[in-house]
Amino acid sequence: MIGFIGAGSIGGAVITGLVKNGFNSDDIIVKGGRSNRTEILSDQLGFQVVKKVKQLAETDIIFIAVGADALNSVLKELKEIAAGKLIVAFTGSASVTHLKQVLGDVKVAHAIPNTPVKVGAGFTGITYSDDFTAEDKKKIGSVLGYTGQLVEVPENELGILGTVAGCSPAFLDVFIEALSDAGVKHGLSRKLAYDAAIGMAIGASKLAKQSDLNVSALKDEVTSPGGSTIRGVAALEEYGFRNAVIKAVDAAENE
Ligand SMILES: NC(=O)C1=CN([C@@H]2O[C@H](COP(=O)(O)OP(=O)(O)OC[C@H]3O[C@@H](n4cnc5c(N)ncnc54)[C@H](OP(=O)(O)O)[C@@H]3O)[C@@H](O)[C@H]2O)C=CC1
Ligand SMILES: O=C(O)[C@@H]1CCC=N1
Repeated sequence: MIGFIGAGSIGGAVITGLVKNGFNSDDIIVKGGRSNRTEILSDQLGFQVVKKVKQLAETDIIFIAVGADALNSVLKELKEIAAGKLIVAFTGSASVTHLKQVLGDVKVAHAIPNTPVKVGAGFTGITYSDDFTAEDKKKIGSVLGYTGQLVEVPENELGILGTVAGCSPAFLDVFIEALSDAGVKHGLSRKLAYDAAIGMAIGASKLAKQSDLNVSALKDEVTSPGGSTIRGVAALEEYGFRNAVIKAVDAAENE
């Protein structure tokens, strides 16, 4: 049995990814917040909703998916039932050290999923406290594995990994939206422009994943000598696209 505290954007995405990819919703209990978001999701997915953190007492693993503002009050309630459980916090500001400080002698992990977990194509970075055994990690993997890739990293890399994989779906969405705007500007219908831009992003990503070539060489394959693509690439460089992406990551990293 697993529990969630919070089922907003990322909590809801992970729960959806689990259930849609075969995890039994009868084995999920969720403590939601003040709105009826959790109940609405429960109507779609069939998991149990509870009102109090202590009602998660029967679970083995608890995922915390609240924002920084609610973290400490949630941890205070969780402390009463946390003994013997594996606790995984998605909250950006939740470090392993802080979780241990508040919860005491409990195995804790800090993970940063991304929204593609919703369709089982997520990329989640995770850092475990030192007392996590191989068996414990396997348990977490057997759950989050339903939502896509799970990669263990030292905590000093979790923040930047969370930005490169966790914030960037929004960056890519902005790119896709802009590409679609350009298609519309040049006469495509909005639907066809979105279909083309999204289809391209899926296909190019799949190719990048499966190919022996790195993305730089894949770009070279598209840029025919004297052709249209290299003119577009030159314009991207002229307008600082590469630097804009790096600056976006810098901005996300620096509060
Ligand atoms: N969005 C993303 O892609 C990612 C987010 N994160 C991190 O996850 C955290 C949450 O982000 P996100 O999901 O976007 O934010 P949301 O605001 O969408 O979700 C937070 C949820 O927490 C619920 N909540 C608040 N207080 C409580 C409580 N006491 N008990 C139970 N539930 C509670 C809220 O419920 P209600 O609204 O009903 O009050 C809300 O639905 C942040 O720290 C963020 O950095 C990490 C990786 C990716
Ligand atoms: O915007 C945020 O703070 C979170 C962290 C990763 C994705 N969303």
